[in-house]
Amino acid sequence: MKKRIALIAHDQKKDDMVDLASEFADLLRQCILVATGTTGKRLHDEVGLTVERKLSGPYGGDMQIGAELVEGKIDLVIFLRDPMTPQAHEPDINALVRACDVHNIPCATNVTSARMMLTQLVPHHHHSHN
Ligand SMILES: O=C(CO)COP(=O)(O)O
Repeated sequence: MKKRIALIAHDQKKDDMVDLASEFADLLRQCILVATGTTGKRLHDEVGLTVERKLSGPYGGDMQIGAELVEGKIDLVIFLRDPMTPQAHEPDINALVRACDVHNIPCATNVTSARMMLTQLVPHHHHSHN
């Protein structure tokens, strides 16, 4: 089964997310990707990844991803939060991270932990049919 990965980054962390996704592009292309609106657009436009885009975070994108997660549809969350800037939708942000803890889904909130988790991800096996 392909791994389903959620990619989310606050504005101050979007450049880091693009760099991270570029670094792991070969791996991410083998996964099913979902992202919040603006993050997803940048991953598509700048990295060329196929991404299912939800709403932007402040408009409910975190909650849309949280809803999929609690239904068992997300295997890994990479959520590059900005720890320095207050966010209008902070309750949604906390709810998504909490949902990861409730359901024991790995959640990387910074680039170093994201790298470690992506490196550990067992890639999708391509079976040959000869
Ligand atoms: O706000 C976000 C996560 O809380 C991210 O939303 P965008 O990717 O639309 O900027």
